[in-house]
Amino acid sequence: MKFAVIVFPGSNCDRDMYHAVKEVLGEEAELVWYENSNLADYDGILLPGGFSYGDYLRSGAVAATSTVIQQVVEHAAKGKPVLGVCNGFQVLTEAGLLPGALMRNEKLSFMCHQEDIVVDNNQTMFTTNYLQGEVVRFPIAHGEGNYFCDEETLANLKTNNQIVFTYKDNPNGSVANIAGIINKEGNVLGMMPHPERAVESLLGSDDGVKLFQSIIQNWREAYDVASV
Ligand SMILES: NC(=O)CC[C@H](N)C(=O)O
Repeated sequence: MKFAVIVFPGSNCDRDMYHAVKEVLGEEAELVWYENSNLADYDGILLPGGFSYGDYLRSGAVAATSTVIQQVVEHAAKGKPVLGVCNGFQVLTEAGLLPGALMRNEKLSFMCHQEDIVVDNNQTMFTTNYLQGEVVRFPIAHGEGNYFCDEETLANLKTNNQIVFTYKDNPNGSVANIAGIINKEGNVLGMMPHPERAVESLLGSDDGVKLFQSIIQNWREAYDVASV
């Protein structure tokens, strides 16, 4: 499986994401600068964390208007996996690929620590290697991670099982403790916690490995029958 890690001016978790998929999981991965990129040859798109365009306007708002995101939209429309972490999640909501928005943390301060995260839906291509309800440790590192959506959207998220991760102890004021959601079609996941920073016990947790393993295994089963 070949991953593209999209790099915007201001991305700062791109190397972590690359390290996770390339060096820890051993898959093909490339850092892809947002300009003049061609995503046609990649199987999975990873939108990393950071401060794209200095978080001006709103986090992710400027990056969401870039031409590479049009390619991400096309990639997603084919049912291929897209994972946005932290700033990547913010970009996905700003681009309209996921509903809702990420607001300033309730306490208005940047937060950077490990959190207990509940796997609320292990029936997605990103989470099949977890148990339903499993509690994992992922770091958070954000100032705008307070997920918000209106009541109708929340009801739809619940009805369609689109809430994939929730915080055990909601650190930022997110509606319904939401830490990560998936699109209705099940191939675009956005989450504020960082699984790519939890891939080795040296980092304090390796609970993120199962997320990347899930993507790779499910992709192989769907597209690459020969290597299963
Ligand atoms: N680590 C990150 O991706 C930071 C996300 C974002 N720019 C924020 O502070 O909210």
